[in-house]
This record gives sequence, C-alpha cells and structure tokens, in this order.
Amino acid sequence: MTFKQRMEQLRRAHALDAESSSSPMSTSMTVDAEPSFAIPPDHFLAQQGKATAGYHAQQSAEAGPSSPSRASSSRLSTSPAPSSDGLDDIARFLSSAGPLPTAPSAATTAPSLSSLPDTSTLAGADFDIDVRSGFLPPQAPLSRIPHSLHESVWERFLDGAREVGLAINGGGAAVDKQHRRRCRAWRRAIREEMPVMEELSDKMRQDIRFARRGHVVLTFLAHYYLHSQPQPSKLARAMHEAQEKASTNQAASSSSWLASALRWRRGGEAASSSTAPLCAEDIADAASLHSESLGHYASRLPASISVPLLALSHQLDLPPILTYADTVLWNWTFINPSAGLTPGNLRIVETFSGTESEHHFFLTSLLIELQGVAALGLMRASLDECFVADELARRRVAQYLQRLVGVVGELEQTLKDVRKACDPATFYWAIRPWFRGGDAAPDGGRGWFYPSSREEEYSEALQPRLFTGPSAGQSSLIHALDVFLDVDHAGVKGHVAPPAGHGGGQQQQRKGPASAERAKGEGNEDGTFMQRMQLYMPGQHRRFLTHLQSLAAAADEEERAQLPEEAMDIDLDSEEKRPEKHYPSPIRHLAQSCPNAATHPLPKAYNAALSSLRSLRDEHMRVATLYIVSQARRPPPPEYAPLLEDQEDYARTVAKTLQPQEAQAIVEGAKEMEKEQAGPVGTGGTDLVKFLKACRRRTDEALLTAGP
Ligand code: HEM
Repeated sequence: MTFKQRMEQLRRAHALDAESSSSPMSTSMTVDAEPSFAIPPDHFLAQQGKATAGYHAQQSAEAGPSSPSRASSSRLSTSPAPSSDGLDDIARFLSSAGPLPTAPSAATTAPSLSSLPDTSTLAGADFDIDVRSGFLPPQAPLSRIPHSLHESVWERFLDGAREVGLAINGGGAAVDKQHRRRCRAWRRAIREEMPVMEELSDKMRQDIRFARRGHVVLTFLAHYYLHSQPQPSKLARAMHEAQEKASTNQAASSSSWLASALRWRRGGEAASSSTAPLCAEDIADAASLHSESLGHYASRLPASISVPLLALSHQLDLPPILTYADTVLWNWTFINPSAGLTPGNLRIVETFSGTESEHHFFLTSLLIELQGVAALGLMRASLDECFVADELARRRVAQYLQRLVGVVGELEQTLKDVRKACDPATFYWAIRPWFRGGDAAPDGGRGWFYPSSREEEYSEALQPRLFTGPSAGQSSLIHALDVFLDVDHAGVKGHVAPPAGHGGGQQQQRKGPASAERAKGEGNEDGTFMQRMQLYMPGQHRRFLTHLQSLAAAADEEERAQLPEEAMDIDLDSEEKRPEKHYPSPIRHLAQSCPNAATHPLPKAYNAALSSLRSLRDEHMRVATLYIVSQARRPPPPEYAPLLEDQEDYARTVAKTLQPQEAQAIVEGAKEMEKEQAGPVGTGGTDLVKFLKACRRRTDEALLTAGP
C-alpha cells in the first residue's frame, strides 16, 4: 500500500468515526506487507568482529577430545583475530529464515478472552501481535513435547537435568563429588546417548507451537550443558600442554593421562579400597573429568543439541541461543486453564535453578508484557489519529497519551515488585550466570561452536559463533514504546537534550550536530545494544518494530508537501525506497506541530508519557543496581562459591607422576596462563550503569522543550 492510499483509507475511516470513537480498541492499524529486514552496515556485527579476537588462544582447550594434539603451548599467546564468521552467521540466520508457520489463530484463545472484540486481523496478525495478549501468544504455549514425537527425547533429558541438579560451573561447596559425578554423567549422555536428529517431525516443522517448545527445550539444554561444566583447570591445562610438548608419542601421552585419571579416581573416591576394580562407568567418568578439566567441551555444543537447534532457529527466525522469547514469551502456562489470561492465573514453566526467585523474575517480565497490551492499544489508536492530524485527532491523542502514562506507571510498579519474591543474591549467583551467551565472560566471550552434523562435532574447521544470552532488553514492548515516543537510542535524529527542570508545550527545534557527534562516538552505547537486541526478537516482532519506524519515515507533513508527486507513491514497507532523512515519529510530529503549543494539551501529554518512561527507567536502574551492581561487589555466598576441588585435586595427583623438569615447565605454563586469563575481571557495574544512564538520557532528549 502506498502512503497516498493509506491516507485515503484513514480519512474515510475517520470521517465515519469522527464523533463516536473513544476506545482505542475500536480503532485499527492495518498492516499490508512485511518489510524485508536488512542488517545495517554499521550494525553490531562490526563489534562482534572485535569480540572474536584471540579465540585461537582458546581453541587449543576447545579442540575436543578426539583431537588432543591441537593443544600446544604456542597457542597460549594471543593469535590474530579470525574472520568475522560469527557475524555472517547472525546475518544469515536472520535474513535467510524460511517461511514462518502461521501464528495461532484467535479462535484458539483462552475462554475468558472470547468476550473481547476480535480485531486481531486489523491490528497486527501479520506481526504475530494479538490485541488481547500483545507480544504473548494468546493461547498458552506448549508445555511439553508429546511422547508420540521423536523430539520428546529432549524433554526427557531436560527432566534429567533437573533430577541430577545441575549447578553453575559444577556447583559450589555444597555440591559433593558424587553429585558432580552424576552431573558429568548427564553431560556425557547428552554427547553420547541423545540422538542427533537430522530430520524434524512434521509437527515440529509445521506447527509453530511445537517449534517454539522445541526451541525452549533445546536452548535450556544448551545452557545447562555449557554452564554446568566446571571452569577448566589452569593447572591441568598447563600440565597437559607441558606433557604433550615433552612427549614425542601422542598416543602414549594420552594413555598416560587416562592412567593418571584412573589412579586419581581410585585414590580420590575410595582411598580405603584403592585396589578395587574399576568399572566401565568409572573409566568413562575419569575420561570425562579429564576432558572437562582441560576445557575440551567448554564452548562446544554437542551435535545432538546443535543440529536440531540450528534447524528450529531458522524456522523461527531466531538466533540459536536462549532468548527472551524462550524464557518469557513462550515459557508460561495457565494455573487454571479455564480462567484465561489474567495476571494471577499465570505460571512459568521452565527455570534453571528451580527457585522461587527465578520463577518470579521471569513472571515479572511476563506480567509487564501482559500489562503492555493496553499500551499497544493506545499506541495503535494514536497512530491512526496521526494520519488524520486535525484538531480532533490531536485532542484524542492527548487523551490516549494521558492514559499511556497510567499504563507505564503500572509497568513500573510491577518492575518494582520484582523485589517481593526474587532474592538479589540468588539472582546474581544462582540464576543470572545460566543466561550467559557465547559473547560473555568468564571464558572471555570467544563464542560457541555449533556443529551442523555429527561429523562436524569436533572438526577443527568449525568456527565459533558469537551470540548474546537473553535479556529483557529484547522485550519488543519497551522498544515499541521507544519508537512510538521517538526515543532515539541511535542518536541520529538530533534531539536536543533538555535543560534541567525542562518544561513542555512549545515548538520543538530539531537540529543535530551535537547529538550526531555523540552518535558516532561515546554516548551511543545504548543505540548499538538496542539495535542488537532487536535481532534476538522473534522475526515477526522485529518486523513490527521496523514497520513502526517506517511510519515515522512518512509522517512529516511539511517534508511531504515538498516531495514530488511520485514520492507520495513510495511503498511504506519498502526498505529500499525509505528516505535517508531521519523523521520524527508521527506522535512527536503531531505534538510538535500544534499551532497553539503553549496551551494545547498534546505537547504536555507527550512529555508526560516520556516522563513516565523515564521514571520506568529510573526504577529499572534501581533494580539493576540492587540485583547486579551491589551483588558484584560482595563475595559469593558459600553455597555458590566456585569450587575447583575435583579439577585441581586431579591435576595435583597427576603432577606427582611427572619428572622434575616437566613439573617445572608446568608451573611456568600455569603462571603464564594465569596472567593471560586475568584480564579485567569485573568492572563493578560501571559499564552497566553507564549504559542504563545512556538509555535514560535518550528518553530525556526526546522531551519537547522551548526552542530558540
Ligand atoms: C531483576 C530484574 C531485572 C534486572 C536485574 C535487569 C537487568 C538489566 C540489565 C543488566 C540490563 C542491561 C543489558 C543486559 O545486560 O541485558 C537491562 C536492560 C534492559 N532491561 Fe532489565 N532487568 C530486570 C528486569 C527487567 C524487566 C522486568 C524489564 C521489562 C520487561 C526489563 C527491561 C529492560 C530493557 C528494555 C533493557 C534495555 C535498556 C533500557 O531500555 O533501558 N528489565 N536490564
């Protein structure tokens, strides 16, 4: 649909509706076609290129058990950055995803919703947004893959993860050796027993609810598998490398390690019966311990997880990593199925830690999504009025914005209430580390390996891929509010920061050298992050945001008047023909262009909505400070303190079997490694605070102020 056609359509609708419409649910925004998604050249992909630097240094430890000879002391030094394959990866993922399965229909919605008017076809069905549930599916997501499908084996492994009680990095002091051994057995079973599914069932390929559940289960398995492994032992790795260097016979070297591991197994776990025969399970466990101590599996997903995860991620247009959609949007069910989609009737299905704190953490976001449905309705109604842009429209928009202030206030209250049942120390030590992606410390953010077949599992040619773990920063709702109110995280629109004690209501200037400069250099940390987070949203939601942005591109009346006739026929949904100029959002434009700005309610209401968003961000900063910054400054509670007992103990036992000159080389190697890996351990939250402040500042910058 062209801009002219759209105007016509809305003018007609408005004429019919002029005096009667006051409910935002009764208005609509039709969506015609999905714009194609293109990754801009200055996108975070450039950053990812930097992040891959030095991964070769890690490769020696990650080469996999079938290729122990790859570890060599020369690789302890940092190698040049590899090509940015991880970047191409996400681009490939997001631009080449196949056709999406159809979104669940409104007919399948929970019973209590059926009394509401079904305007979903008018609102955002193309973008998988429902007028009653917003970015949440209107129907409870599938909680389990049924037994009849061969993919149900994934569910059994997920059950197993809970039964053995996997703990972050092998667990703290409370986790005993037997427990660690059970956890190693679970990981070994994932590698060796879980089948590699090259072919997904028809149900999984054709029904989006099944595909989503598949993605949830596989990403939980992936994060369980990688993050439950103990940190590789520096001493063990140094010893291994020194021994390999000293040995001319690879096979002899490996077998002597296995012999040492077995000796350790005997001595460490059954000192009184050290001559007791070892069973096959003991041998397998000793081999697993050996490989894990060296970090062979630390960043390498087994084919049994990676192969189907890659396929489902393509299908869902998502990266192959745990996302906000997996932990929140598709991770809930009804407490009472007949009571429907109400705040008190929702329960989270999957958590890593099984704690009430984690349940409440996810639930908080879920409730915010649900409360946000009202905000989406108000945004939609306001945008419709913007196309008409007469005095009546302005007054209506002012009312909608006032109501939006109330809704955002409710979001803030819900966020504040996260404290009621989510313990900050538990969050920081026992929950958050499960979310880390391949781009995060402590392993330096060198990416994860995703084999696409069994053969590729330990291939040396495989390149690591860098993806970020889940964050509520991937909530399309908050991004939509930003786009709607013209909060410009990229800093390209040239909003001018308001002076302290700003007031609204007058004509806003738009110019931008100062902001444009900031956008290029420091101060744009939020822009890059926010753009990047959009790539982790379900494809249809991401396209919705692109569509919202495209409305801004066509809304400036003055600009439009100067355009030649043919420019009015541009396809609003076409990325290619979109003007390069950065236009204000339709709402901002409407507020800016009020003839009697000082007294008109619209600029005031627009600023009030922005202030409520700023206040939400203030609260978010307080929450982030309590849950992250403050916790990072304290030592971990004993139950979460990392314990490397097994690995170090093992390494020391093996060391006793070595010649003195080998032992010397090992000590040197370990020291080197220590230095190399020390790096900046933690910033004490400085970067985080800086980033969140930047997001807040951008919100302030959008406020309308008196122009010169
Ligand atoms: C205990 C609760 C929470 C904590 C500790 C927390 C922490 C964080 C952190 C550390 C970031 C920085 C980016 C990152 O590392 O992911 C962030 C960003 C963000 N979070 Fe949260 N968050 C919490 C709850 C929420 C909730 C419930 C929402 C809304 C659904 C939310 C929305 C956002 C958004 C939109 C961003 C991007 C920055 C911005 O727009 O201001 N957060 N959060």
